[in-house]
Amino acid sequence: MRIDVITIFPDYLAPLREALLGKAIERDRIAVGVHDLRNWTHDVHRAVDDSPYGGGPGMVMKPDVWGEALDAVCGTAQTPVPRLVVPTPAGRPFDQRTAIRWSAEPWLVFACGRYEGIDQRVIDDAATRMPVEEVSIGDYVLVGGEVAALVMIEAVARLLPGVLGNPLSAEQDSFSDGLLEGPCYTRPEVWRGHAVPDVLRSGNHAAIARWRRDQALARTYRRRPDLLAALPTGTLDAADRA
Ligand SMILES: Nc1ccccc1-c1cnco1
Repeated sequence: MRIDVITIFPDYLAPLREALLGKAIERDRIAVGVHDLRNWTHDVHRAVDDSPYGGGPGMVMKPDVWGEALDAVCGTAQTPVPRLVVPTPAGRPFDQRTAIRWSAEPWLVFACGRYEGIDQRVIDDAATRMPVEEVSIGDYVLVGGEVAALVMIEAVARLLPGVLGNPLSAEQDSFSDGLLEGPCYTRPEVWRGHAVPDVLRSGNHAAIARWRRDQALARTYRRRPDLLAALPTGTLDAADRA
């Protein structure tokens, strides 16, 4: 997979070069390009924003600068066509299903907006040439799309072959079966008077699997009943309902 990010703060994306993701890049599992939007300005002030038509607070990112940047990064008539992702509070919610879907893409380009957002014509024009998704990582306000891009890139990259040390992790983590993960424990057996649940030290793998499933169901019921309601019919068996 190739991932490109366009931003006015390239250093915000430095964490991509760290840890597992950094190693995956070194091993060419993922190719990452970070591009400074100001490279496509032509005025002495390198302006990327301007006042909003219709008035109101804040500034809007200029279409001409973004248009040139996207032409340069995404290409105008080359294949494969990238999927353009625009982080925005007004976007569709990003979730694990989206991460899984995008992990099959050959090329993602993230357009990180700041201020009040990017002139809508940039998105509308790009959509005539490539698939575009405006996506939110949650109902809160950030200063810009860079942190959202980091979140989404990590969620996607960890699903790619050769990125995670243990591929089983991706299959067994929260949301992989539609439920929240239950509690986890490691040594020591007793810590500050808190003991590890006996079942986890029993060696009875069937009982351990049952206990973990029950913990995941209980936690999901308490914290995210919406996930339970969204489970495909038949996901919960008789033992789950007992
Ligand atoms: N608040 C923001 C401001 C700028 C770009 C993205 C966001 C965002 C994305 N998901 C939630 O918020």
